[in-house]
Formats: sequence, structure tokens, C-alpha cells
Amino acid sequence: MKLLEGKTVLVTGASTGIGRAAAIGAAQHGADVVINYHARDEDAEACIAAIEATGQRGLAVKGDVAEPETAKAFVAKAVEAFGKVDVMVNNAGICPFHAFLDMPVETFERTMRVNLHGAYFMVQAAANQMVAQGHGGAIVAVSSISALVGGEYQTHYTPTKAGVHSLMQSTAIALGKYKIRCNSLLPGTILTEINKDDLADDAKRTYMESRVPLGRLGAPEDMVGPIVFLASDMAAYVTGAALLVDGGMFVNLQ
Ligand SMILES: NC(=O)C1=CN([C@@H]2O[C@H](COP(=O)(O)OP(=O)(O)OC[C@H]3O[C@@H](n4cnc5c(N)ncnc54)[C@H](O)[C@@H]3O)[C@@H](O)[C@H]2O)C=CC1
Ligand SMILES: C[C@H](O)[C@@H]1OC(=O)[C@H](O)[C@@H]1O
Repeated sequence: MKLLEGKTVLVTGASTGIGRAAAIGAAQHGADVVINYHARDEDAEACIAAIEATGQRGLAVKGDVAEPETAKAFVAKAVEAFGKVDVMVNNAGICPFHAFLDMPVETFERTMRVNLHGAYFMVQAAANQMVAQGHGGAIVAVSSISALVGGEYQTHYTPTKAGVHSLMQSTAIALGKYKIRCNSLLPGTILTEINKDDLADDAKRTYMESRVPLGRLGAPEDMVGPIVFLASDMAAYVTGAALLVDGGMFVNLQ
């Protein structure tokens, strides 16, 4: 069953990892997909090729989500190409691991701007378009298990993920009257580029795996079903919610 037939889905930071999997997964579920990406043209082109291989239309738009203008341009190009915006998956994010006591100001500020400011402006731009269209929509923000728990080398990062989740709670209230649903996905530890260096340490990786009752770290594809569900009409009465998808890691105290 295709859950996103006829919808236009936008995904930020979609040339790699969870965003890429979500973009291709949305296309497999019948959506036309517009991706935002920041750096590598060839990765974005490969993602679009994978989207088009499903028979759906794809478009890549380059831009730094930390810049407020990027969000407006992204939504405008999507509307120009495919006529509307039904779903926004706010996914772009960075996590440059660093100790707290000597955190460089630039690292702190860049992480805030990409992860939280970027989410704010993307969600706002998509919501304005959905309100103008007048038939509702769905916003899915990729937050994290890190919205709920801390990380020694993530003191700049975890507040952004709590912030993204909080943003979905408040926008669920602000946008409910327009039939726009806002939810967050809270992934556990998923093997992607964002943590490649951190998990290159065998001891750390083995420890992280041992924390997961399902016995393995996540893959980007594990996030597709939950994202598609939240974006789809199957979740028509779900808003302001957080879906933790972590193989059971969070509840594994002892
Ligand atoms: N991998 C994990 O264990 C977890 C990841 N997440 C979140 O998932 C999201 C996706 O990350 P992953 O797929 O894991 O890693 P990733 O590094 O593969 O993906 C992040 C994407 O964001 C893009 N990006 C970074 N800065 C950008 C900017 N300024 N403008 C536009 N795009 C930008 C990158 O180019 C990349 O495509 C992030 O928000 C991350 O915080 C949440 C929980 C766990
Ligand atoms: C980048 C980390 O490995 C990853 O990011 C998150 O949000 C998770 O909590 C993991 O720590």
C-alpha cells in the first residue's frame, strides 16, 4: 500500500543518511520529492536518480539551512516545480562532538543555527505555504533520543534536539486550526556519516550496540516507515507527538 500517493514531500539535508532514506522512501510511497542539500552535488544527484527510478518526480535544491532565506527559496522552488507542499521533513543536522569546558563559540553557534534555527525557518516557510493552500499538511521534524537524554560531548547538540521537539509541540498548537500536523521523530543511534568518526572506536561502538535490546544499531532505512507513517493520512489524528525509534535503547537501564 502506498501511503503518500499524490503528495509533494520536501526533505532537508537529504543527500545522505536518514534524509536520503526518507526522500527515497517517500517516493516509493508515491510522492514527488524535493530535497534540500548543502554540499555534495553528486550525492544529491544520486538521490534524485533513486527517486526518479521509482517513477516519481524529484528535484534537488542547494542551500544552507542556517540561512533563513534558504527555507523560503526551497519552498518556492518546490511550488514552482510541483505546484504544492504537503509534507515537510525537517532533517538536516550536524553533531560535531566536542567537550563542554572548551567548546568553541563558533561550534556552539553553528550547531544552534543549523539544527534549531534551520528547523524553525523551514517549518515556518512550509507552514505558510500549507496555510495558503488551505488543505492542511504534515510536518515531521527529525529530533533525537538526545531530546530526552544527555551526551558528554553533545552539550551544544542535545539542546537543539530538545528544541526541535519543543518546536513541534508548539507548532502543533499554532497550526492545528489549519489542519497542519506537527510531530517529531526521535531516532536512537543510527549508523550514518554524522557519527562515523565517533563509532570508528570499536569499544564505543560495541558498547552502544550492547545498549540496544534489539541487538543492533539502527540503519537509515529503519527510520523510513515511522517518517512515512507520521507524514501520511494514517496519522490523521496524531499531532504534537514524539515517536521514539531506537531499538529499545532508551528504556534499557539495567
Ligand atoms: N545518526 C544518528 O544516530 C541520529 C541522527 N539524528 C538526526 O538525524 C538527522 C540526519 O542525520 P544523519 O542522517 O544521521 O547524518 P548525515 O550526516 O548523513 O545527515 C545530515 C545531513 O544534513 C545535511 N546538512 C548539514 N548541515 C546542513 C546545512 N547547513 N544545510 C543543509 N543541509 C545540511 C548534511 O549535508 C547531511 O546530508 C540530523 O538532524 C541528526 O541530528 C537524530 C538521532 C540520531
Ligand atoms: C550523532 C550521534 O551519534 C547521535 O545523534 C543523536 O542524536 C543520537 O543521540 C546519537 O548520539
